[in-house]
Amino acid sequence: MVAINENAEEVIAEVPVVEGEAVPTEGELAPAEPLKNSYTLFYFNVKALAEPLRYLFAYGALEYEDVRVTRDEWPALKPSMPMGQMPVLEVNGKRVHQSISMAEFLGKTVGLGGNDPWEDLQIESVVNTVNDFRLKIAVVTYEPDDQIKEKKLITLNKEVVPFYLEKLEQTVKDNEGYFALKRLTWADVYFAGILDYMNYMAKRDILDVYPSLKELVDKVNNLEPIKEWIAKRPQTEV
Ligand SMILES: N[C@@H](CCC(=O)N[C@@H](CS)C(=O)NCC(=O)O)C(=O)O
Repeated sequence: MVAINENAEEVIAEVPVVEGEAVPTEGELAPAEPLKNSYTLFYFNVKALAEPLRYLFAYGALEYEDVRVTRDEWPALKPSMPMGQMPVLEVNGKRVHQSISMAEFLGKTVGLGGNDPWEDLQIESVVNTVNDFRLKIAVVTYEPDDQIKEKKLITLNKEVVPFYLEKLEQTVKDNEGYFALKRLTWADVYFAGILDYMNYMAKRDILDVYPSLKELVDKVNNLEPIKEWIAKRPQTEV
């Protein structure tokens, strides 16, 4: 079920015996297994921007440390993060930031990337569209002035949500139930992972009248390793 590409460090290469090539005899050292990457994910104790990354870790059965920083711990930790924000992914001791770039890295690591730059572009353009949409919802949610917020909320629900979701719904229909390439890619996992946060910000189920999108999210959430992650993950409101 879990497709892992040949670059994934989890895969222990099966070396085929090629005629004419020397085969290690007894006593000779067998080829070393590729080293496993060590991963630590730093974020707050919420799903939000880190959940797509946690979904991808689960999908690829990659071991990682899921560090959940408390509000009290954050001020002391903030200066040690590349841009003073989280999520941050530490790979073999090196810290990187930007959740979408990290999702792309993990997506490719677990075999959910494109097969060439053109295919990668199909995936990335959907993810960036989902991110534009998320930011438009966030602008309303975090508006401090109540009167302005009320007005923005009307535009959000009447115009912004239908604009993005009608287009994304059509994209899924055009791709036989997926966001890109007519197969599962990290764009699908990204969307399923970020959806709870978007629903939380919009204060409703934004997919209520978008059956293809809903079906896609259900399909991702029902992939065995992701289903297991959802069942065991810390319960948080956001
Ligand atoms: N573009 C960044 C945004 C990161 C971001 O906004 N992080 C927020 C939490 S969601 C944060 O660290 N806030 C705490 C702070 O800025 O001190 C990404 O996608 O990773």
